[in-house]
Amino acid sequence: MSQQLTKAQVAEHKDEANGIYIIIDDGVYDVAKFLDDHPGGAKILKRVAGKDATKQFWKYHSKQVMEKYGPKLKIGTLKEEAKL
Ligand code: HEM
Repeated sequence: MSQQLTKAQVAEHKDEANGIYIIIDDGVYDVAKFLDDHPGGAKILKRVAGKDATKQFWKYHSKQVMEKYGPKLKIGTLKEEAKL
C-alpha cells in the first residue's frame, strides 16, 4: 500500500481497534497485529503509538530487522508537510 499520511493522521491511530501506527524514517507502520510477536514486548510499542519512533527503532534494531518485517507492516509513507 502506498497511501501518504500526515503526522496528524498517524497520531490518530494509537489503539488496537484503529491501528497502532508508528513512523520510522519516512515510512508508516501498523504494529497492531505485531504487538504479541514483538520480541521487545507490546508495552514499548504502545508507548510510541502514533508517534515518530525512528530514533528508538534504530537504537534497538539492525537494518536486517527492517528488511524482514518492514514490508509486512508498512501501510504507507509520511506526507511531506510545509515546514515553517
Ligand atoms: C516496525 C517496528 C518494529 C519491529 C518490526 C521490531 C522488531 C523487533 C525484533 C525482530 C526484535 C528482536 C531483536 C532483533 O532481532 O534484533 C526486537 C527487539 C526489541 N525491540 Fe523492536 N521492533 C519494532 C519497533 C520497536 C520500537 C518502536 C521500539 C522502542 C520504542 C522497540 C524496542 C525493542 C526492544 C527494546 C527490543 C529488545 C532488544 C533486546 O532485548 O536486545 N522496537 N524488535
